[in-house]
Amino acid sequence: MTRAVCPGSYDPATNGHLDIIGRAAKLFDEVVVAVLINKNKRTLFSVEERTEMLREVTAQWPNVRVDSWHGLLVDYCRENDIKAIVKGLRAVSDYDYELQMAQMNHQLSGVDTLFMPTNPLYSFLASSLVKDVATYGGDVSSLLPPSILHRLNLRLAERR
Ligand SMILES: O=C(O)c1ccc2[nH]nc(Br)c2c1
Repeated sequence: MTRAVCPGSYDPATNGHLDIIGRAAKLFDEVVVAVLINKNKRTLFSVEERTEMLREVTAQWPNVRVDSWHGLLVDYCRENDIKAIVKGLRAVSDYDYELQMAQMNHQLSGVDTLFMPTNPLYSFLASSLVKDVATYGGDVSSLLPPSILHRLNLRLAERR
């Protein structure tokens, strides 16, 4: 049984994230979407909200489950018998940092990272950019699953 992890902040998950997760779900017996807990990072949604939203939008894939973790990703992989880390690459600019992380993670644990080119439709997407655009009233409806778009609009309305 091969298990992979798709780690990230997912604050919130975008259509770009969902594209990577859905494609990984076709390649591995099980995919764990791991939401990063980072106490030092202010997020728009709590870990609980992010995992709940991800569970809603990944329910379509029976071999995908959602979890959260803090600390080293390689420790999470070891504790959960995960053999591969799957990361989306949106552009060359992603590569330097992701290569460094992949080499460090392999050095630490032998866990390999598989890079998946994002669908060109979503290669400009970042959660932070989507939040910024939505904050100023921009239309992000084609960039997020409907349920996450709804939650984002509610959260931004609370903050106005
Ligand atoms: O939303 C982000 O910040 C973000 C970062 C890095 C990423 N790689 N692949 C994807 Br899809 C992706 C999304």
